[in-house]
Amino acid sequence: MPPLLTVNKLSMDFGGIRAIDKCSLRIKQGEIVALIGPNGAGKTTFFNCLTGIYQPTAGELLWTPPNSPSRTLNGLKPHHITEQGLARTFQNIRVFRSMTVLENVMIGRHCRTTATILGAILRPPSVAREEQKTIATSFALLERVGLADVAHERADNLPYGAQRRLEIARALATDPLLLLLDEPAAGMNPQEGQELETLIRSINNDRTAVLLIEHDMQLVMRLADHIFVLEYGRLIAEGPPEAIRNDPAVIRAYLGEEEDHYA
Ligand SMILES: Nc1ncnc2c1ncn2[C@@H]1O[C@H](COP(=O)(O)OP(=O)(O)OP(=O)(O)O)[C@@H](O)[C@H]1O
Repeated sequence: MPPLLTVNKLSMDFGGIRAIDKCSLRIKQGEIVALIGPNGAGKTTFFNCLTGIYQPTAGELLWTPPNSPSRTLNGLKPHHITEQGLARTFQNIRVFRSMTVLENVMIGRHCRTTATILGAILRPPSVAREEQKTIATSFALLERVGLADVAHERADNLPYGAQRRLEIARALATDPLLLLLDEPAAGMNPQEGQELETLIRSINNDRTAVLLIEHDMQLVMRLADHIFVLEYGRLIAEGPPEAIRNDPAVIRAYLGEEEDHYA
């Protein structure tokens, strides 16, 4: 079976700065892959290229959903990329702060609903039925991430860790084949981190592939099937956790970082 996502020689320049330099990567269906590297290595830029926020300077993004032909993601707008089955969360949380928790997830569902603006105004029974279904699906997702009891709270009333879980629920509402998580454990306490790990495993049990940017190396080593390591925009290593843990180039890249950062 061909990989779900194939990235061929991706490069991204900002003026004279090459933030990503000819990086290639493959993600198979149902795999958990981590993208790690020191600060400024280009990890978030890589996500932004995959999700249509940046148009890469060079390289090819090939998407092959199960039982479907390959298609290119190059040139697609972010919402079209979401429709293809890639969803993401952000390093700096981006929930709709003045909306309720439930409404935040319902917005994620929007790309899988069919109602038009006219339908929303006239509200024929089919639109009302679809909306009920959206509410039920969104509520089920909130139960899954442990936020059902605060469904009607304003999103900005939630503590930090809960807002991160809300972002994951909103991304899941789009029915992704590949979920991209940008530092999901950042700012979480150990118990929240443990719950996050359980949640990522349960998402993956449904055969959703996960691409994870994360600085918590212990979490990465426990979760990832395969790890790619970026340094100054270049891929310096890739492999299973045991190989990456002992790779001299990776250890060198992390020298100067806290020792337990890379335990
Ligand atoms: N919009 C932009 N314009 C100019 N330079 C940028 C832009 N976005 C990123 N960069 C540069 O690209 C490089 C990679 O940044 P990026 O944020 O992707 O790194 P990162 O690995 O995600 O870092 P961190 O772990 O600190 O989040 C940095 O030198 C950064 O300053």
